[in-house]
Amino acid sequence: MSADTSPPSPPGGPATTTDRRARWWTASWSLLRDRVGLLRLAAAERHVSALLVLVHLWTAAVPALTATGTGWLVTGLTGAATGRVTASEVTWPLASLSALLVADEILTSVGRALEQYTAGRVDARMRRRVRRLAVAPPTMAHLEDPAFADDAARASDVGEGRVRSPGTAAVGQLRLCFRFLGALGSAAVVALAFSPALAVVLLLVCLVNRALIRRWWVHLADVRDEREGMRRRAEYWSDVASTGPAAKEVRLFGLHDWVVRRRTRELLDWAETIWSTRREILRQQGWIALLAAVAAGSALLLPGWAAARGDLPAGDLMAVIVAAWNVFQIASMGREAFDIEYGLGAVRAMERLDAAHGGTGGPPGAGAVHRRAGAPAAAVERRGPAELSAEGLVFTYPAGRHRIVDGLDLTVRRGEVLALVGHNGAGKTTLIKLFAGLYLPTAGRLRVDGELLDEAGAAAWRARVAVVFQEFNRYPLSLADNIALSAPEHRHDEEGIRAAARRAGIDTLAERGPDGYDTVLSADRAGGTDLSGGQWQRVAIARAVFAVEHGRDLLVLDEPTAHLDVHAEADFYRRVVAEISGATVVLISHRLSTVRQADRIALLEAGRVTEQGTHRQLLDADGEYARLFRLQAARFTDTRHRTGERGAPR
Ligand SMILES: Nc1ncnc2c1ncn2[C@@H]1O[C@H](COP(=O)(O)OP(=O)(O)OP(=O)(O)O)[C@@H](O)[C@H]1O
Repeated sequence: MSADTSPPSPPGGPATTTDRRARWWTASWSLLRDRVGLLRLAAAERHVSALLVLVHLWTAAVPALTATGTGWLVTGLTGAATGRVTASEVTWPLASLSALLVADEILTSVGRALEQYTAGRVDARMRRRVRRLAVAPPTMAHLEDPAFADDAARASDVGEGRVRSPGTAAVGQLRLCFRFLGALGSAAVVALAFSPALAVVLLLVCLVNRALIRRWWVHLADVRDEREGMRRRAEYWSDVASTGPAAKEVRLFGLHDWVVRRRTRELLDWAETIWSTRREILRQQGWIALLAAVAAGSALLLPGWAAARGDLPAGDLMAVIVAAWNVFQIASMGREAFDIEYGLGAVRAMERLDAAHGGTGGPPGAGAVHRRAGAPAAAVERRGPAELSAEGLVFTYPAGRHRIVDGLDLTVRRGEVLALVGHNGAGKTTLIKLFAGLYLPTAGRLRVDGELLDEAGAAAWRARVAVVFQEFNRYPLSLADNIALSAPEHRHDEEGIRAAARRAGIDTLAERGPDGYDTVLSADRAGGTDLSGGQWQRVAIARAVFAVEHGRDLLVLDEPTAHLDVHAEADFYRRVVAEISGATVVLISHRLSTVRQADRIALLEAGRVTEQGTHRQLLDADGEYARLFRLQAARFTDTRHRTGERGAPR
């Protein structure tokens, strides 16, 4: 893949001087704002950053002190050599320089530890903010937006950022400020010991050199940011190659080499764009460094000539050379400069997330408090079985182009059991996500208990809904915790947990488990155990039952018997669905033997309800539902005949 590696030129033809000046001011202002933003990130960690400032103050003083001490030592040495001072007078500057070096060594180590600690805390805070933003919007649409995923990955520093992160950028910015202060101190030594003009020239040459180099590194950071999606894709394949859930298929199908090749190709595509930019940078940087070295080296000839003429004592000459050397250090981009450029991307990503997803717009690090829509309600107030009505409901996924729900009209009556059936992809799961308030309709109206469900009401409504999803979560927690997670404020209700487990048929699991309900459901925890697919599904059912018992007014079951054996499936309706009181139930299933017992059945085709009624009514209507039912019944009868069983379903 080829990549444009040069810094972007302004769009729209040659710019006028006024344009250029305006752009320069805008860029400088935004640079200053970003840098101050980084400092504020570090400053939010008050106590530790105060200590860090003290250490850095010392570090900033060291270059000027070293230059002065060296000059002092050389003065002593030359004096001793010519017999003008006693050799013992050399001891003081030597001892001072040694003490300086020892103190510097100790404080540098302390500074490094403080920086690591501060960076870790800043990173953790950024991750917390991203998590809050992820759960703040009332629906889930943002989670399917690639821009959100990229910015969230960038801001919370997952993956590569473990080396460079917002935290390392923040402490790097702090360190850089004091490096500049140190350079100013060294320039002051040059000015005092020899010439203010030379000090100013040295500083200017170094700053211009730095600005030129920085321009290229900023470009590299931009290239990285633009390619974040590529890196995320490559990381996905890394995870598939090395992590648990996909490992079974990868081994069984012998996919390992294919996955590694795929990952390598994606990674190389991404890396090539970065490397080509880096190569260009190194070429440009070589020229810039050479020019700067020539300019600064020539400037240093001046004190040399002055010393040769006898106008500058040897001690002062050494102080000037050491100080000038220290000033040179800021010409090059130190480690912190790369940390900063990288981390600025994270800070900007955070700002974009804040702006787009309900941030306060406050400064990064100010610890903006967001509404925690994803947080469980303290206690759900039972309002009685819910009634839902959809009128002309339309829904298109954020990343999709087609209407998945397409002008659907349907009422789910208070307290009834409504079954949704239909072919794969008909839109059943999508519809229940709308019913559960996880997405808002693209058009049409959805009412809950007669009230229009909008963004403002979605979170409150979700607190009244319990769902068993097709892809339910498997928490590596105890059996009791797995059940009570749907109403954690009732975790103490041990009898309720047991009752839910009995209804879902997993009470025997607790009896057999080594620690009863405290058995951890994870094979990689000491004393823990894993469950079969069907057992996990029963845990998910128990979780939903527990939620309904604690006040949820709508229970949604999406393929709740998909993993269950024949006996459990036959038992499911009687033990779970028929026992629900005080909640409306929406049940999705392809197993029409389960569905037929529902109060009403709605058939979905291409995002619309095409048939509805009781099982009997639908059979009498002899439409698509009747055809599907006969098809399943025929298979069932056929199997029974072959296995010698008697009877056929009605
Ligand atoms: N997050 C998504 N983004 C874009 N399209 C999606 C998304 N989720 C589902 N779809 C599309 O929506 C359509 C309906 O999917 P849905 O899961 O609602 O069907 P379903 O009726 O529940 O199917 P099944 O019986 O197989 O579970 C499918 O064509 C699918 O490709």
